[in-house]
Amino acid sequence: MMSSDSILLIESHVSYAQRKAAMMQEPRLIWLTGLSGSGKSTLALRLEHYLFCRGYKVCILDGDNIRNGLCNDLGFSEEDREENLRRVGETAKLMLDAGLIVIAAFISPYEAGRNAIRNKAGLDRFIEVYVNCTIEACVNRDVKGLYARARNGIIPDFTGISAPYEPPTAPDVVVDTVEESIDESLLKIIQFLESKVELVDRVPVMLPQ
Ligand SMILES: Nc1ncnc2c1ncn2[C@@H]1O[C@H](COP(=O)(O)OS(=O)(=O)O)[C@@H](OP(=O)(O)O)[C@H]1O
Ligand SMILES: Nc1ncnc2c1ncn2[C@@H]1O[C@H](COP(=O)(O)OP(=O)(O)O)[C@@H](O)[C@H]1O
Repeated sequence: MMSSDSILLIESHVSYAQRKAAMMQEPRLIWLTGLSGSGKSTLALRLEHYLFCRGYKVCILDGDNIRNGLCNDLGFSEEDREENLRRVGETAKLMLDAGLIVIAAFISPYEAGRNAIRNKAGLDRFIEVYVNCTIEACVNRDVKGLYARARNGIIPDFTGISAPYEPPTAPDVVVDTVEESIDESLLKIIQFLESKVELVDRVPVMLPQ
């Protein structure tokens, strides 16, 4: 690795304030954390669609997709999860600084890792959503058939089965995907966003569902 004293940072000629003005929005990182099968991707996709249709510049970073590309060299040991989230945090910061609203869906099982991302993003730009779902419900859903394989020992270090998950201690929003419908959980997130960021309708984009 090259030492940082041999790297000179370049500074953009476009300021953050100019970018926000051009994008007509306050960049935010909406971070969804929870067990596999808890509902992170479902809610991320619905939230992105909702915000996009209201004219916001928004995009998703999702564990499954990131692990297929940027982080396809990483596994699920504690160190690899830490590196996965370090890269995601750096990527999210670039996107925030470019003016985007970023929705991130990662198990992100360690409080320390989530706090590192909050600090990287900036405290006022980070919104933590705890997608709360019991392990029993996740196992019953077994959306991808991974829990059955984890319980048989075929997949090691599986969160909730053979690897830890530390629930957030002070999340901004908690959704309970055992008790709530998808619409109810989505509404909770949107209501929190509206209490923090003025969601003004701009040019709406009509998309088929
Ligand atoms: N061992 C193990 N533990 C947990 N998850 C596993 C594992 N192996 C594969 N998968 C699949 O990887 C997805 C989670 O990736 P993440 O990048 O979100 O994980 S982490 O934040 O680094 O912990 C996760 O996606 P979701 O089910 O959408 O959460 C799984 O499909
Ligand atoms: N309130 C809810 N919010 C999100 N998903 C829900 C909810 N209630 C039930 N589900 C279901 O739970 C499953 C969650 O799967 P998924 O979004 O892939 O989870 P994850 O991305 O956390 O692995 C989906 O089948 C979804 O329809």
